[in-house]
Amino acid sequence: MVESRRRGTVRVAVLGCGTVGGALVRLLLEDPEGLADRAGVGLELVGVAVADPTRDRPGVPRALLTGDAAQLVADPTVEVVVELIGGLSPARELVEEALTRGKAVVTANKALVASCGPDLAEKAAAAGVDLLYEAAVAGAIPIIRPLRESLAGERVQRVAGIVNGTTNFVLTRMAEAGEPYEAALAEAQRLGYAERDPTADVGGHDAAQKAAILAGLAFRCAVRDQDVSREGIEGLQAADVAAARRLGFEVKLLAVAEMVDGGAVSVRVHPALVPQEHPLAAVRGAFNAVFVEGQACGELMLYGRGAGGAPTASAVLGDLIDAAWNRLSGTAAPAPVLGPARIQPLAELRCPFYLSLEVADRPGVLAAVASVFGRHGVSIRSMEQDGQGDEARLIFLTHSARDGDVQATLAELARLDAVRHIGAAIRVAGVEEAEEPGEADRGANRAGGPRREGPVGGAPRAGDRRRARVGWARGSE
Ligand SMILES: NC(=O)c1ccc[n+]([C@@H]2O[C@H](COP(=O)([O-])OP(=O)(O)OC[C@H]3O[C@@H](n4cnc5c(N)ncnc54)[C@H](O)[C@@H]3O)[C@@H](O)[C@H]2O)c1
Ligand SMILES: N[C@@H](CCO)C(=O)O
Ligand code: NA
Repeated sequence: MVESRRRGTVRVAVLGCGTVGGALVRLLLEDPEGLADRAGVGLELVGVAVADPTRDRPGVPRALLTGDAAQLVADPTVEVVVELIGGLSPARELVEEALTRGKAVVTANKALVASCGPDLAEKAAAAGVDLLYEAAVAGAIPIIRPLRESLAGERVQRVAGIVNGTTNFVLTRMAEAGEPYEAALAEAQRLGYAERDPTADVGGHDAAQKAAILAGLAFRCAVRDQDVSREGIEGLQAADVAAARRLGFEVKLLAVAEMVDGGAVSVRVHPALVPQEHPLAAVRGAFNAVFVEGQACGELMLYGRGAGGAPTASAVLGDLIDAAWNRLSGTAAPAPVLGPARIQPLAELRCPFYLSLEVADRPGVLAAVASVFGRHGVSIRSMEQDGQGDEARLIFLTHSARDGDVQATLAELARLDAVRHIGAAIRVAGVEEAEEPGEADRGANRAGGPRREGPVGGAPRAGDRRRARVGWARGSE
């Protein structure tokens, strides 16, 4: 390609040279001419801020390294700052300083964007510069730009994603190899997917940060990580993953943001039973995918690698090129105006549940258990017994029920002598509202007594449904 095809050259500073920063620096330095030709703009790396500038970093010239990130940000010749340190401090101060100085910022920092993204976006807008963070959600998968730009006019109804590779790897091993949770997690750590302290992954914190970012963009409102209801995958048993499979579902940790009745937003992270025929059920191992439902666009799914140095650096590089182009054109990417968010409390969510109970195997137990469901207005769709004697487990699928009522049911069940342990309570995705029982049906169940809807093993399967969809909201079709 010829130089004249390039718009110009932009000077770039990178803060942090770990997994992602190191991969980005390699992408910038390995073939700068080829990159400039592909991008249509030159990217000149003027400095890399690191914690320890005395340490050797293969492929990174010493002359570029500095231990003083603030000084690099303050360098008047730097036009775009790429923040890849992670965490809140000093990342936040450095990003704010860059924006205040009129520099564009690219970051992969989901913790930062989920906790103060709306404030940073205001600062960027005031300065007329870019704040881009494609890599903060689902790594290499383009999802931030599609939500911000391609779907800008769309009435998005729901975004549901598998946005944490570690937990999806663990759940896949539990489902396919029947491995216990602890063994699957140890394997994820051995392969380098999980953090050394994997609490942020398995506890759903990482996914909750991503859910907040997705919800804010999808519904154009300011959602922060503390607005997200969160449950992780700790304590999930392989027996429940196997039972869910027999019923036609895969267990996935989902990040969900959806518009519910009255314009409120439900935003949450929790394990969910996903019908096997839904595209999200086929996302295996450490892969990520985000499923979007909009009024005009219908259903979209974006799939790929959500973590790792090179895939994440690829998304950072795309943003960097965008920021460089905008810089040279004297413009910035469109930043959606965020209104206040009205968050639906989790207790008000309505969805079906999978419940498993370890119980005493004796006459009258089922009747006692079923009457608790009835008292709280939770309608049983199917029940099967797994094992006998001391091994007896009851597995229920409920009809769509208010989350708060299901939690009250579980609290009362836990107090029953016959219930030794609540094994699992997992929300079910993908039930058509048309399948809801009529009021008469519900009344019959409330009156008490088990409502067996099929023999053991004869529970309705996900595949019985006309169409598998990941959704819970009423009236959103
Ligand atoms: N690793 C992934 O797969 C992945 C995926 C998506 C997003 N991200 C995000 O990318 C960012 C970077 O993640 P990472 O995995 O590369 O982390 P990392 O820990 O490998 O790298 C961060 C680097 O920043 C350095 N650092 C700390 N304080 C510094 C300072 N004051 N000045 C300069 N350098 C400093 C650390 O020494 C470390 O080398 C995080 O926000 C993370 O959430 C990572
Ligand atoms: N720990 C995260 C990295 C990407 O944010 C994961 O497992 O997906
Ligand atoms: Na992404």
